[in-house]
Order: sequence, then structure tokens, then C-alpha cells
Amino acid sequence: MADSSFSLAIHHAASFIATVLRSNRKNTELEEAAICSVLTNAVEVQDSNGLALGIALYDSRFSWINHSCSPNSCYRFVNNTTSYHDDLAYPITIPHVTNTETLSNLELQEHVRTVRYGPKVIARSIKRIKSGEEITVSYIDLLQPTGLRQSDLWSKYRFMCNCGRCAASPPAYVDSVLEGVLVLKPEETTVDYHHGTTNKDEAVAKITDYIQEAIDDFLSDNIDPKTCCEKIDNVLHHGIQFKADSQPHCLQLHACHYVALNAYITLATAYRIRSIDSETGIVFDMSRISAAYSFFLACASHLLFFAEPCLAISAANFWKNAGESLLDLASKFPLERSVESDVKCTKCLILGTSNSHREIKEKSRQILSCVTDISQVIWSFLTRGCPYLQKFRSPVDFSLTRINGERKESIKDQTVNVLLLSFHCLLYADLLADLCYGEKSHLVS
Ligand SMILES: C[S@@+](CC[C@H](N)C(=O)[O-])C[C@H]1O[C@@H](n2cnc3c(N)ncnc32)[C@H](O)[C@@H]1O
Repeated sequence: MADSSFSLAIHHAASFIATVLRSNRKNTELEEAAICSVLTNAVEVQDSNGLALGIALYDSRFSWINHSCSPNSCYRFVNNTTSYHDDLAYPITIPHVTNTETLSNLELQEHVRTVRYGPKVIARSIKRIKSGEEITVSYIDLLQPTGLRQSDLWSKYRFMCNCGRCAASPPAYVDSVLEGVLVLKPEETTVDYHHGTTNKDEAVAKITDYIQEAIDDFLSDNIDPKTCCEKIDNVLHHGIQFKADSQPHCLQLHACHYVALNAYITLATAYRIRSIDSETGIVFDMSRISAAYSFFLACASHLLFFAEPCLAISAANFWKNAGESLLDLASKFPLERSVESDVKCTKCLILGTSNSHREIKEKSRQILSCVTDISQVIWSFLTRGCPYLQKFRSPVDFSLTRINGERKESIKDQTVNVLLLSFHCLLYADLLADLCYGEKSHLVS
């Protein structure tokens, strides 16, 4: 079904419910059951680009699946080409009636059976599931620390999650990293990450609010992309000063802090907008820094995904965006087309098509080993003019040692490297998306 007709179907369903509510009929059990079901079991439906279309109620095989912050399954929507009589179809009940006021309950039920089929939902395991183990999915963004996930679930669904990740004490590695900060005393030159907030709470809240405000302002068009980039880049790079034991300290966010991750998403977009809007002189530089942030975000998501496998879904998206961003950068190199013939990775191209568990691990290892090699050559070039990203010697291990000068590569070599990196990012996104969603995923294509 085309997306527009699906929106129309949701509209019909909404007016149907409204009509029933206005009907003043004595026996309202059916309506009550329908509304309770919608309130408890409805899910947000998205089109093939991940855009929200509205909510829908699928049958119990899907709508009874509970939430976990470390789920063993994920789901996606696909356009439904299944015929009405196919038992395997997941029907969406979309009544399209104009006047129900005169109908009895029985007639109403008959009417509701006139179903049409909206996007099909497919749930798929992303971890091994033992016999008898509950199948779970996530209802929320899993790249948030425990407190934020809990309040998100409470405000949207009114329950407290008690899954293994939420109940872990001490917190799971991924959650401590998502809230990790770095505290520097003036005399310190080398640094350790501090996980948790202890007596730095106020400074953490201040830096978090500052970045979140800049992101919100940018999203609501209150600040232009240039100001947004300057504000966020600056605070990520310098952190903020605060006093502890009468001593000045500097607080910075861990590279994978959840606020930093949101900042990278915004910065990648803001720099890309600047590359479109800018005068010719800086188009290339803006595109380059946008690609650097996209790639850095993909690497950060990778670190988190290794600690928490269900984050493969976010990681797949970030690697895909990084690949596309690098491809966009490659298109801006002032070069003849012939360079494309040099872009082959013999190691990765020969990876087989079989998807056995062992082979996926092997493919992943191979692709990441190439990513690591290419990053070493290209990172100083990608991050030129971006002091925050330049602090990281490598986006693969996030080590903070500064880069010792930039490697001098020819434009042709840099183009090949950018294209090669883009190719590997897309290949890795493809592998992760296939793991999560199977071969028909829009991400895979
Ligand atoms: C899509 S339904 C899941 C099926 C539901 N448990 C049922 O029996 O119909 C979503 C609702 O289930 C409940 N739920 C889901 N996951 C939960 C969890 N981890 N802990 C407590 N309640 C949960 C919440 O009330 C939520 O609004």
C-alpha cells in the first residue's frame, strides 16, 4: 500500500472511533475494549524511511510483546503485498465506514472484519533466545542512560522497566559510558575517564543543558548552522570549568556520552547544511567535517554495540549515514572519474554471501580491520579545522593522544581513501542491518 493511502486509512480509522464515541449507544463493551487495546497495545507505524505515520493495532502475536532495554528482538515495517486470505499476514483492522450510529454490536463486528492490510510488521531475533524465554523489543531510544530511559517509559507507558540492563548494579558498562565524564585538574596532562557523576553533578548538568539547548535551538531554527557548530564544537572541545576543593577543574564529556552522541548527529547535519548553503570556498571543508562527525558517531556506536548487542540497530543507521556522508564528500573532490576504478578492497569484496553466525563474525572482523587501517591514514585529513575531533588519535579506539602532524597524501590518494572508507562503512551497515532486519530491509538496499 502506498504511504499516502496508508495515512488515509489511519484517518478513516480515527473518524470511525470518533463516530462510535459520539453514538451514545448503551452497550459500549466493544468500543471500550477497542480503546483499551489501542491505549495498551498500539504501536507507532513508520513508512519505509522511518517516518512516523500514526499508530496501529496489530494482532496479539506482535502487540503482546513487552519492552526490555536490552531486548532480544527488533521489528520493522514493510509494505504489505500479502493477499487478504494469507494466514501469515498480520492484519490491521481498518474499518472504513461513514455512519456507524445505527449499527448493533454484531453489525459493527461484521464491519470491522472488512479489513485492509497496512504495512506488515516483522519481528526478528537479534540475540539467541532460549526455549521458554520471553521475546522482547524496545519501545524507546536505547542510546539513553538508565534514568532517562526510565522516565521516558514512565511518561509514555506508565511502567518502570526492571530488565537486566536497568536493574544491573553496578550499572552495565554501556550505561556508565553513556554518562561518562572526564575531569582534568590543571596540572594533569594525561587523563582518565570518570564514570558516574559524584560531586560533579552540577557541572555535568550545566554542560548537558548547554549542548541540549544549542541542539533544540538549531532544530527549531532559532540559531543558524554556523552558530550551532561553533557553540557545540567549542564546549565539546574545551568542556566547562568548575571548582572542587577550591581547585579549578575542567569537565568534559566522554566521547560516547549520550549528549555527545546527540551533538555529533546535530553537528553532522549542521555542517552538511553549511556545505550546501556556503559560498564555494568552504563547501568542501564543511562537507569534510560533516563526514568526520558522521564517521566518529558510527565508531562510537560501534563501541557501545560491542557491549550491548541490541544497539546493532542504531549502529546500522549510523554506519549507513557515515558511508553516505563520505560518499558525498568524495563527490566534491576536484577529480576526474577514473579514480573509481582504483577503489576496490580485495579483502572485503571476496567475503562470501553465506550468513552463518561464524561467518558474520569473520566478515565483521575483516571489514573493521580495513576501517581501522584506512582511519589511520585519513583521520588527520578528515578532522582538519575541527579541534575537538583532532584530539582523538583514532576514532576506532578513542585514544586521546594528539595527532603528530598531518599525513601528506595526494588529492587522488585522499579521494581513494574517502571512497574506500565510505565503501566499508556501507558494507558494515549492510551487515548489521541484515542481522537485525533480514535482507529486505530498506537499510540493506
Ligand atoms: C504493547 S503492550 C505489551 C503487552 C501487554 N503486556 C499486554 O498484556 O497486553 C504494552 C504495555 O505492556 C506493558 N509492558 C510492556 N513492557 C513492560 C515491562 N517491561 N514492564 C512492565 N510492563 C510492561 C505496559 O503496560 C505497556 O503499556
